[in-house]
Amino acid sequence: MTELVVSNVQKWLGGLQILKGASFTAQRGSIVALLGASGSGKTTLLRCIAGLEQPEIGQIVIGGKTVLDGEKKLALPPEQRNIGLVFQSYALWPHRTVKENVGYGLKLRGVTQADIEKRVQAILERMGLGHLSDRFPSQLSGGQQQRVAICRALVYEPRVLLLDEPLSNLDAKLREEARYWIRKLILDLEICAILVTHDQSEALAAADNILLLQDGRIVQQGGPQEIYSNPNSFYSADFLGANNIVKAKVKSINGRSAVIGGDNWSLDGTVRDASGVNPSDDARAVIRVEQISVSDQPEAGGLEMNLDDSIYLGDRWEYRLRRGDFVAKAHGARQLATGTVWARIPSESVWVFSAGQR
Ligand SMILES: Nc1ncnc2c1ncn2[C@@H]1O[C@H](COP(=O)(O)OP(=O)(O)OP(=O)(O)O)[C@@H](O)[C@H]1O
Repeated sequence: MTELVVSNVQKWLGGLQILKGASFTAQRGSIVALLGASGSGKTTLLRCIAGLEQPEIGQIVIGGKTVLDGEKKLALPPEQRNIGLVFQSYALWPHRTVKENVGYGLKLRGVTQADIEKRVQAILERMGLGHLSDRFPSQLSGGQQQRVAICRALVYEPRVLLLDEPLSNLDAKLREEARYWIRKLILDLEICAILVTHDQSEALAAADNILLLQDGRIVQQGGPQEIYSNPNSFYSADFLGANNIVKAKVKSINGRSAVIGGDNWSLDGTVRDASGVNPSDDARAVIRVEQISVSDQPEAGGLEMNLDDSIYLGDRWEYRLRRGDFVAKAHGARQLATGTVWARIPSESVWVFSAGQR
């Protein structure tokens, strides 16, 4: 069931158009990640959904209720939108206990004390915080504070939970755990969550659907696997994954197959630029690091390269490869001696874009 509909949202700030027509829908029991480079408009879009910014153009419908209509000059305040909000900083009140932090908004809305206590205790128990209800935020770890912030948003029983970089203040281990339990929580509660993040692994692991933003536009949307393996632009290809970016000349084109090359090397690739590329164009190829396999034995179809160095990364080795002006990284399970090696790079993994595409 569709919980959130965002249609053609456009927003100007300080005389600049920050959002240039964002449209998407989000379903109950799913997580949508807003992913994109710094300044691409993720937070502004989230704030528009929350009612903290008023877009000049567009419509937003939450749970079947229109909360924004630019044309009709309708803009409901945040408290009438049936949303929960969690900020990066958690924004807990330092002089209120955990249960006061979680229940305060209900008190402002005139909910009876008995009902507040029941609802607050229920959500704290659910998040494993029941025993901490009388503590102050300063007496909690970062991870516990983050859970309290999420409890405070969930206690309203919102239809849509809006999360602005909620994991960025946690250390790497806690962050990985939090991705997992936040996802489970949203699915269990059967609500819908919008997650702003600049961290691709967070979006890939937690979201059902990823919206990739660039300069105030949603330039690609899809499931994590789709967006990772089927990018529609250089920006999308480059934004996700660990990549080799290769500058080259287009030597020949045959349909979507291309031969690219440079100083003393050439590679078969696949054109992924929607506008196409032409022979002798300047091109950029994106090759995911995991798509290159390296052998110290001659391999049919392998590109002979020089291994400049093998670097130990703990769980694997990183190879630094070079041939003329083609420089690349690859991974493997064991250390290889420097010198001549053979790199196998499938042509469907050499994604060719025009050098001019942004
Ligand atoms: N109040 C404002 N006045 C003018 N420009 C603003 C204002 N708020 C944000 N911007 C600009 O809007 C653009 C989008 O900002 P936004 O915070 O939405 O991006 P973001 O994708 O969330 O970035 P980040 O990942 O760095 O938080 C930026 O260029 C920013 O400078």
